[in-house]
Amino acid sequence: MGKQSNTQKISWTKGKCLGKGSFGTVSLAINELDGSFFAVKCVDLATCLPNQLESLENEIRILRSFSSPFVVEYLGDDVTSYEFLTTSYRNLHMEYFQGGTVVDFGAFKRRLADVDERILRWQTRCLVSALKYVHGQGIVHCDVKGKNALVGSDLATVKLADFGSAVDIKMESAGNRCMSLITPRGSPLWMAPEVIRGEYQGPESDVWSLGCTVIEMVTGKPAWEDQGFNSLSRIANSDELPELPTQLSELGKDFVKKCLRRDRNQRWSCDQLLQHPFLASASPPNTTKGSSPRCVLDFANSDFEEDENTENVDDSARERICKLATVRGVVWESDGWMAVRSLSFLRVSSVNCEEGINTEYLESMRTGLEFPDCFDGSNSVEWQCGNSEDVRGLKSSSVRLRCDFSALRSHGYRSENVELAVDKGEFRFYRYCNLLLQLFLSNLRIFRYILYLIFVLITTLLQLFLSNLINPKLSQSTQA
Ligand SMILES: Nc1ncnc2c1ncn2[C@@H]1O[C@H](COP(=O)(O)OP(=O)(O)OP(=O)(O)O)[C@@H](O)[C@H]1O
Repeated sequence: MGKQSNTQKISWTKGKCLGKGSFGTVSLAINELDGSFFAVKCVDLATCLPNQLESLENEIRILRSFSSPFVVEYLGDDVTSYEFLTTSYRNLHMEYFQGGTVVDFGAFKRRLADVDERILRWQTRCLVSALKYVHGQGIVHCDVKGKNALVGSDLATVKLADFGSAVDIKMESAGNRCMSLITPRGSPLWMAPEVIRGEYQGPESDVWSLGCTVIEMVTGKPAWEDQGFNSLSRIANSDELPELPTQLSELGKDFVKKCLRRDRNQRWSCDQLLQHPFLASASPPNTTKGSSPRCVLDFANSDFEEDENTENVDDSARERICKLATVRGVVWESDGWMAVRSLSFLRVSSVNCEEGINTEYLESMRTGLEFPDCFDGSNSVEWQCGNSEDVRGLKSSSVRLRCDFSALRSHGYRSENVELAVDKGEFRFYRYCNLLLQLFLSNLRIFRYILYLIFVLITTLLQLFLSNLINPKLSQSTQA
């Protein structure tokens, strides 16, 4: 599929959800003109938080400027509107990866046998090559982890994705980054010690996260056990290193150790890592190609919904799509951002949004955490959560709330307490209004009638009340 220019509008249809992250929902999509597939990351402009849109715009800007066989390919971006222009989405179009993430792939291999180190070495090599390219462009990824390494249908293709948290270090003077406290970006359990301490986040920090990712690829779990704040303290301040998987060869262990040096100046660069014997002789696995669907006719379980953006539709493509498409109403992400955030204390792994949430990683590990609120200058916990009053007292933004939650977990509070805090937060009014709007716009006509009746009732009562107030005598004589 050729690159769309970002101004060129294409007609496309959104399909099943591929994954949900903290910054967007990724769905399968089909280009109605040529029947090719792509992945689309969408942010609902009406309900998103400012940092979600910012992150998507950041990713669009960065991916658009990249061209590497190791980085997910940008295919275009647009804004789509539905329901008489009342709902709009900002969309990023990317190449679609059928093989899931390296963690899903690792899990599949683990079910079959012990970890296949040949494939591990090749996939790691692809990731290091990706980071070498990214760093060469003056960008730090800031969120390297298994979930952001996507696997192609041939299993030999592994590309780095999710540049929402990436920073352009060309634009920031190195001096500033080192001297001032930085706002950590990324997923806490993959963060380098210097990042959690708020001191520095550069290419070396991505290499630390890569070391954690290799462990994750072998074990299927994050390199550090999630113990809330304790884990962050251990990563930031102790001399400990994560446990190296016993299944990994000595060569593999040595490679990981080179990534996980606590002193960032001692950590190996991507150039050095590519020369490490663990990667130097890595070769692509022999795989059988051909099972990957290339057009809609090859696709068995298509689950596509109509997009309103239907200019220039090729009739034959449309016919083919209509044969396969389901006619059910569009289920827009009404369970989207706010719902995901209010469930932030469940364990979330975003494999299939429609089948619900299954348990893998804690939401508190995810991108977007900001730690400065939680650490004082000496990097100790700034405050202790002594009782649930602390929770009730919160006027939480998502950022504060997450920090508070981590502290709560280490004190053994139940998650319900924290969910209350979400409701008491400043989102509440906004969320209810949004819910009403979503109901009104949804396909459930009954809600429209009920809301309409309530509206008529209120205006009638208001009219009566006002007429009484303005001219009570007149209304008395009318009653007489
Ligand atoms: N191009 C793609 N092809 C197939 N699946 C994808 C693609 N991009 C993303 N996904 C799926 O969607 C999930 C979420 O995507 P992504 O990590 O980019 O979102 P995010 O909101 O930035 O997440 P995070 O919370 O990690 O920051 C991925 O883990 C992956 O399973």
